[in-house]
Amino acid sequence: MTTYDLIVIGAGAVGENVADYATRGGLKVALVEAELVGGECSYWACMPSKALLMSSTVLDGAKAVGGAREAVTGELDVQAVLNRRDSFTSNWDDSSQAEWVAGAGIDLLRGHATITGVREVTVDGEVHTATYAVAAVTGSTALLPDVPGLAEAEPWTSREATSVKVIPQSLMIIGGGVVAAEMATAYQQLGATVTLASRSGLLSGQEPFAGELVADSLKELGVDLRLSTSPTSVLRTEHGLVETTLSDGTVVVTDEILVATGRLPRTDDLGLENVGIEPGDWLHVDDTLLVHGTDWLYGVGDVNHRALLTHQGKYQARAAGEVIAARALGKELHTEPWGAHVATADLAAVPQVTFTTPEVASVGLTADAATKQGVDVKVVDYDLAAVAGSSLKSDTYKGQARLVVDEAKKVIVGATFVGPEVSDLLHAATVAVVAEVPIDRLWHAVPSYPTVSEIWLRLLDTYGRP
Ligand SMILES: Cc1cc2nc3c(=O)[nH]c(=O)nc-3n(C[C@H](O)[C@H](O)[C@H](O)COP(=O)(O)OP(=O)(O)OC[C@H]3O[C@@H](n4cnc5c(N)ncnc54)[C@H](O)[C@@H]3O)c2cc1C
Ligand SMILES: NC(=O)c1ccc[n+]([C@@H]2O[C@H](COP(=O)([O-])OP(=O)(O)OC[C@H]3O[C@@H](n4cnc5c(N)ncnc54)[C@H](O)[C@@H]3O)[C@@H](O)[C@H]2O)c1
Repeated sequence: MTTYDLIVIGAGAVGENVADYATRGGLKVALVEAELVGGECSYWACMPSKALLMSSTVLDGAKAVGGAREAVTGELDVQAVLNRRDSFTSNWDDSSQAEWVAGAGIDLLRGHATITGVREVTVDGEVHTATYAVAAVTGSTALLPDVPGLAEAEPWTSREATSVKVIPQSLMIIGGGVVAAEMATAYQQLGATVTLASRSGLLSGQEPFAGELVADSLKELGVDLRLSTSPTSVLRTEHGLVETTLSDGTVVVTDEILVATGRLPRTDDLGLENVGIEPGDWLHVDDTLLVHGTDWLYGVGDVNHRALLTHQGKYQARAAGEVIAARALGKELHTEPWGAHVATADLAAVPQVTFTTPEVASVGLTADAATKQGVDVKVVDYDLAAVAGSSLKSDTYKGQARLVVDEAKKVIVGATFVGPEVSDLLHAATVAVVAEVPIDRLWHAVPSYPTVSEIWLRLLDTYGRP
């Protein structure tokens, strides 16, 4: 039996950061991993999915600019895209990440961890105890809806879609969220014929114009969009094809089917029942990431369902790692809103980029969500194409921007940009929302000419001078 100050279960991007920040805070930490150190984001999510998309994005960017367009005479090299994706996943070899863990002074325990008692974790039969805390950072897994025949058809989840070796000729995608929209964009551009069936519109938690612009572009790319539809049955035929019957009665036959209908918490086999917590549910935590009803178990990253994003999980990890160390060593706590030991931004300002064509970049509240929260909302819209910087960037620029202003406080509570490569516009909005920069002060933050950031000036102009 080994005793640590803290045992972190799950060495995804988030678990690594909890362990690192607690170690830097002075604790002796073990990090347990059942699969690859680096987790979903490095090997089956963010990095490979963005690598599958990036070459087409760059090619589209060049084709949208006269002079460069004429120089693009070849087709996308699909094998080169897959090879580049493989380099981003280090060919699914985690040795460099394991080296980083050792270098950070953290003990890596390989194996499946089970919580076998309060502050007690068993890894493949070996019992370890934690003097102060255990952090469950076990992430999430793909949700398979209960559709007759679906499980038997051996559908792809995001794991198969991001680690694909040969692009299928045709792909059925079920879902209309971020994974479905990004993978429809990637696969159609990599040469597959894609059909997408979603029971809602696309990107339903975003401003409505985001999903509409992405839907228009997917249709232009050739994706067969079936919105407000869901599968009623699925069959893998004896020839290996997949027949999907949709709620509108149509049948779509494809080589593969990808299910992208949301996530489930990885808490079903964690031993939570041994400490009186319901397994299989998301971990419910306070703003210091401490699981409700305990004084020793933390839930960080996807598993707590606050924001299923790598950057937001890592933000939580910085707070959790430090607060665990501070509590253990009796140091001063900073748990007031926006203090170092709480993840306040999870509730006020979560940034997200959807890497479709066009990209969707948003932070904070949509107009609808703000109104539902009782905010006195003023919505400011502007056509992103009508800015000098965007017309220089692309001869065919299409885009839209929106600010959601809290009229009582005169600050921005939400921002959305939709357009080619708008992802790097987002952080300025995140700073404005988090810092609650007064609108009249924003007039003094002058965007450079001629950049797409001049959209800020146009939006302020539309809102009106103070
Ligand atoms: C296709 C796709 C694309 C995405 N793209 C983006 C993106 O572009 N940007 C972004 O911000 N987010 C993106 N996300 C979301 C992002 O991947 C997750 O938010 C992030 O991976 C969560 O990190 P985590 O450390 O909480 O969990 P994970 O990365 O899932 O790590 C959990 C780790 O715990 C291990 N584990 C689980 N149970 C045990 C156990 N009992 N014992 C030992 N080890 C265990 C697992 O093996 C895993 O390595 C994407 C998600 C998907 C599916
Ligand atoms: N770029 C990024 O930041 C990025 C990329 C990918 C994933 N992610 C994260 O991963 C998480 C999971 O993404 P996701 O797209 O799997 O889930 P999601 O919850 O975002 O979307 C699920 C979609 O599936 C649809 N759906 C559900 N059941 C259905 C059914 N039976 N038939 C048809 N449609 C159905 C829903 O209407 C919804 O559109 C997200 O929360 C996101 O934060 C982030």
